[in-house]
Amino acid sequence: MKLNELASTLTIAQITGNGDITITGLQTDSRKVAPGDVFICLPGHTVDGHDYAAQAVEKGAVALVAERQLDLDLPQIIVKDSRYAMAVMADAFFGSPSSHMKMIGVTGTNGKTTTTYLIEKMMNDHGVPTGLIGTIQMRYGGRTFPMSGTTPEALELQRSLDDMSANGVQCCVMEVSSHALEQGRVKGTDFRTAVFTNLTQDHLDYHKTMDEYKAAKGLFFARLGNKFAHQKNQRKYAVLNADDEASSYFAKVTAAEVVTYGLGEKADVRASNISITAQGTSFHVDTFRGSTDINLKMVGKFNVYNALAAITAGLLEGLELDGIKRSLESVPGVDGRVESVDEGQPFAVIVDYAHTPDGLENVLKTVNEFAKGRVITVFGCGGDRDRTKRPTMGKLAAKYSDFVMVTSDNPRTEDPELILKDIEAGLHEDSVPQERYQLIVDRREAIQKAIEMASPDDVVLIAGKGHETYQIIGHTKYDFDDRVVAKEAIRGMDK
Ligand SMILES: CC(=O)N[C@H]1[C@@H](OP(=O)(O)OP(=O)(O)OC[C@H]2O[C@@H](n3ccc(=O)[nH]c3=O)[C@H](O)[C@@H]2O)O[C@H](CO)[C@@H](O)[C@@H]1O[C@H](C)C(=O)N[C@@H](C)C(=O)N[C@H](CCC(=O)O)C(=O)O
Ligand SMILES: Nc1ncnc2c1ncn2[C@@H]1O[C@H](COP(=O)(O)OP(=O)(O)OP(=O)(O)O)[C@@H](O)[C@H]1O
Ligand SMILES: N[C@H](CCC[C@H](N)C(=O)O)C(=O)O
Ligand SMILES: [Mg+2]
Repeated sequence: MKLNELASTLTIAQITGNGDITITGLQTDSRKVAPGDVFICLPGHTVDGHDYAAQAVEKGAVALVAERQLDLDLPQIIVKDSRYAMAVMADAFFGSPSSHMKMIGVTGTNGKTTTTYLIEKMMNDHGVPTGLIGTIQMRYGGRTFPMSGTTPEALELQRSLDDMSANGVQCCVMEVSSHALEQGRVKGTDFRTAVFTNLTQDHLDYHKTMDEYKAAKGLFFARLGNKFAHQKNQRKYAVLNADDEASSYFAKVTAAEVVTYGLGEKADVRASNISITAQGTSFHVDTFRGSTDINLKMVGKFNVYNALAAITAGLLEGLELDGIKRSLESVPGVDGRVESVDEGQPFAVIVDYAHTPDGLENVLKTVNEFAKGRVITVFGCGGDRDRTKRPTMGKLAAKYSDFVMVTSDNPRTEDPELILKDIEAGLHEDSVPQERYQLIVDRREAIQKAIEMASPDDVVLIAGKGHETYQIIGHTKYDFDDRVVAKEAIRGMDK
């Protein structure tokens, strides 16, 4: 591609220097620049990419995209907003890959990963080669790729979609985080369906208020839909949770056709007769394409919602309800979500990714439905993340557990002891007696203690890190897997 051509994707952009040069790639990280790349300078949250332009040039960058003219001798495209420019340019550079696939995006505080897994399974089972992008991994065509976050930035995203398209992927289901929406990471991605799971407290360090958080999620729905929506191949759908009050706002801001799911009479796809056991969850579902009974292997009422969201998205893609049922019933569970650790011990050990107040409350309510003995909960809260959720999570853990082991999650750059104290403040507010909880900074030790104190029929819930195979302390990632640590602790019990 010529630099001029790249510049012409934006109306308001000024090119200085020779635009008639060939460019071979786009890059936002100076450390990864290859000869022939255009380096896009992004003003970041921690550093300013403009300060790394010279380093990018040394590594072979042939042009820059910047928000101000830099004192460097190479062609530059000066733009108003380089994040916006990146999204537009990446889409153009890779030939608008999202328009060659059915794009299904899932947003919401909890349930995104689970819902995307369910949709991916249904689509693949129906013979539609489907790619997946989200917290645990990206995967398509039998290959998996590690992820450093939930939603990749625009450049990485378009590059991945292009590779998916080149490998025959026809549908891509991806998680769309509120950070991604706020930062425009999915701008330029042509979604056909936007699914909303729920909105509850999280990320207030970043979005400041629940209203701002809702507005960020709203961007997803506001950008969906166009005047050709009545034409069959152009249809856009907003799949909304009828039981979450934020949905009425999303319905207002979208031009797409709204289809709802939930437990109430008014939902277009509704579940009833829900029954939850330690082995699974069953329910009856009525839809705009028939009714059936579904027996999930996954436990928890919240998974009924995730299944309903997936069923709705599947029906909108034209899948048959019978086939959807078969696919959903064959899913054993999602990595690190209500995952049992079984080493033959006489009590249950469950690892779950609940890291928000709502997630923790839901999983604890589920555990209480089948726990015959005591519930012992091990959990912590991530550092450099929403501090205000810590005391609330402490209160919820105490409300639904017989004993709480407060420990570290990923402390990142915060002092782990202080994070534990923030959680303990919630326990104090609710006057939880000292004998019902313990603070142990070391997560391994906390898990070991919890397992040692378990009696037959108790349930030990280890929440917050789910599938994660690391613990981030400071800036270092250490090997750590709750499931492995729990197994070792169980095996060490008799010694
Ligand atoms: C707050 C936030 O979202 N930050 C993201 C943002 O980082 P940033 O703005 O701080 O970037 P920066 O480090 O200041 O760098 C600015 C620019 O300088 C460049 N640079 C930097 C150093 C250098 O030597 N050379 C160089 O070129 C960088 O490549 C970048 O282009 O852009 C980076 C690159 O795209 C992201 O990796 C980073 O995510 C950080 C790691 C993060 O923790 N994000 C979390 C909060 C997040 O986004 N989470 C959501 C999930 C939430 C949920 O599950 O609900 C997600 O979608 O992952
Ligand atoms: N629909 C739901 N409503 C409330 N809680 C849920 C729901 N689905 C899952 N959970 C809880 O939230 C945890 C995380 O689920 P999941 O990974 O599917 O969510 P996510 O939205 O992808 O999270 P993240 O923001 O980290 O990407 C689960 O382990 C479970 O405890
Ligand atoms: N996507 C979420 C995951 C949190 C997982 C928890 N283990 C933590 O580190 O806080 C976030 O980045 O806020
Ligand atoms: Mg996720």
